[in-house]
Amino acid sequence: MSTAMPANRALIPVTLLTGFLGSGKTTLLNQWLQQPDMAETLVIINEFGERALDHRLVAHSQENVVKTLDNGCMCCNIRGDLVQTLRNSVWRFARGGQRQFKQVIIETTGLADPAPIIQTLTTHPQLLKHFRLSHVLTTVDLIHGLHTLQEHPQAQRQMMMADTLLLTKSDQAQDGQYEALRSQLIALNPAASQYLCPLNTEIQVAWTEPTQRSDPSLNAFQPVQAFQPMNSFQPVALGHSMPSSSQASHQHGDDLYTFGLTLEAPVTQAQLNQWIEQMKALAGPRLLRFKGLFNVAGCEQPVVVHGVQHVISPPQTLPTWPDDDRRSSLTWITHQLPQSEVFAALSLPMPSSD
Ligand SMILES: Nc1nc2c(ncn2[C@@H]2O[C@H](COP(=O)(O)OP(=O)(O)OP(=O)(O)O)[C@@H](O)[C@H]2O)c(=O)[nH]1
Repeated sequence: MSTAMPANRALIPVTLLTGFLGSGKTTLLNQWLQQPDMAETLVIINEFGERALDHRLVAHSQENVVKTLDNGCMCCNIRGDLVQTLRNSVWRFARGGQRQFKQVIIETTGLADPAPIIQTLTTHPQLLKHFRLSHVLTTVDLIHGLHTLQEHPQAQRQMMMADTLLLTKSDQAQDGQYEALRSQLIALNPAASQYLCPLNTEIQVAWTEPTQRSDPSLNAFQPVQAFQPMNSFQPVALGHSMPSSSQASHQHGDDLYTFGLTLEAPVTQAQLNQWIEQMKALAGPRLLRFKGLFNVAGCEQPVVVHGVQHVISPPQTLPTWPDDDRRSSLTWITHQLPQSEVFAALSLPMPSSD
């Protein structure tokens, strides 16, 4: 029996998509997945915590989206899970003996160190039989990128490990932000290609093999708008708290906190608006990330609210609910901003410690 490894071309290409919290990974992923030739893509989303939302925000056939959870250290636990998920995928996603996907994209958590994941993908003997790492893409947010680079070593690692740096949020960047960040990135990772990825315009992504990537006009695609902006964003007076049904909190090193909240009953539009105003008062460098998927009374579609540091984006409606769960789900990741302070600012009761 031959023990030779399969030829490189026969192996399934795996793209690792990483980037700091809120830097635009899921947004780009949703744009890519609109391309016809991306239909046969298995998407593995590594998320943190039981209220993880990303897998529900990915506009892709949900049967081709797999969630793996980090419930401990952000990047250590994924390795066992990832190996298991990838190994199982070879038969689990087959129909009539035929594999239903031709490539894999793994989206990491925004706090992940990609190094151990890359190491696993490139050295694990069981994975090497079927898979090969083709790209490491790192999203870098032009608005927060410089600050993030200085303050968060995880972001620096993500940028250093990339073969391709995808610069997002150019539409909101101010004069000089691009040049300042670009020179830092060149110093940090001179070998990486850099691409500007404007939102909802034709963008070019290095989807081909790194050696074929010389012409940046290749592989352009037309992303669709994953979200429709809501026009009814009208702040109301403060002082009204949202109902809470369950909460959970988890604290990490480096003064990082993650916690969440699930709301059983739909919220009113006024509650949502007022609550967004309260979130804006909390926004700043300590609010690394906020994601909320809301069931708003009278609205059939789910409403998403994103917060990234000092930016709280206007609510957006998703075309459909991703699954049968109609509860509102909120998650926070903060730095030196404990749950008690957030909940006090939002007039939410703290969960009991037992
Ligand atoms: N204006 C603008 N907003 C963007 C762009 N890319 C992403 N966003 C917004 O930034 C916020 C975070 O985007 P996501 O795609 O969820 O970021 P992420 O990296 O997947 O976030 P995590 O999974 O929490 O790490 C959302 O409100 C997006 O709509 C962009 O190019 N321009």
